[in-house]
Amino acid sequence: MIEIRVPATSANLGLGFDCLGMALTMEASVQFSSSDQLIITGCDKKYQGADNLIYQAYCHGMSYLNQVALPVHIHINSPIPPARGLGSSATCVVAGILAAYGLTGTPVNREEVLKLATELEGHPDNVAPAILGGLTASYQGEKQIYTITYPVHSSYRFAVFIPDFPLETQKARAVLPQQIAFSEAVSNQSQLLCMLESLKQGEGTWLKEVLKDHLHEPYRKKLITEYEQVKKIAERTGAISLVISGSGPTLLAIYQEQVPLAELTAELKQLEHKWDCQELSIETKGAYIC
Ligand SMILES: Nc1ncnc2c1ncn2[C@@H]1O[C@H](COP(=O)(O)OP(=O)(O)O)[C@@H](O)[C@H]1O
Ligand SMILES: N[C@@H](CCOP(=O)(O)O)C(=O)O
Repeated sequence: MIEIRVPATSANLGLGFDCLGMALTMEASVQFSSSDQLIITGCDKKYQGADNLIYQAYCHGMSYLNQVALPVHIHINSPIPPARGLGSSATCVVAGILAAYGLTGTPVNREEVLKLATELEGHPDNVAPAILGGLTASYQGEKQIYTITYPVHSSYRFAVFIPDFPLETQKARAVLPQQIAFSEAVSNQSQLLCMLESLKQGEGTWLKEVLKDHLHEPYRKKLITEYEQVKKIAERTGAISLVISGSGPTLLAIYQEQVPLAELTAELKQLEHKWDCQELSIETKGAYIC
């Protein structure tokens, strides 16, 4: 039996659509043991068939390693809610691919794993931090994925607000425009550069000013019921900024020094959608085989 652990991730961080992502201290554990047939436990019944993403990723990894994908028993123990914008699909993909390495005794090559995972996930922003940990920026080149890990100043604190309704990434991508104005693209890239430096230097005042995305958030916030109310709560409680985590509906608030958890919980309780509020830190190790 082997166990794979993979952190949740918050992709985009507002301005870094499809390229930025941050690993968080919320971790999925997936166990693989040999079996005479495919068995999947620890998840909703609708994910227990051969189309399970972890199993598909395991098969993809096995095929890359030129090995036969023998039947396995996959047991999932994950606090990461599916379709909430916390990279649950990336954890499945990374766990399955790492299992192929682990079960065949192949030394893990993280660059290869990142390439295989991006092939399945379609974009590298979640899988890169899930594999490497930290805050990463990635570019999907023709032959390889280029990834840089960025430093984040220790004064920043992160809170996630998770509502009780799902939003599939596919649905949240379908509302994005085919084209945007040239001026908006220019603005986004200038803001992104300033944002990365503000995150590094602990320049909260700058971060507050520059963290205003034009590429996806204006279109997606309409899909997130109570977005405006949660934004007001974040502002009232001193958040520097509030961004959509991944494709939503979870929202990620950035504070400096302290997250007022009790106040947030009391305020969020007044809303209809039972938003769960958790303070999370940046996870720095990335996925591993236990
Ligand atoms: N615990 C789990 N067990 C099985 N499959 C899961 C689990 N969590 C997520 N998934 C897979 O990931 C998909 C959700 O992916 P996606 O819509 O991209 O949302 P997210 O923002 O959570 O990554 C689910 O439809 C399912 O295929
Ligand atoms: N860049 C992607 C990120 C999706 O992240 P997820 O956690 O919602 O799967 C997007 O914005 O579509």
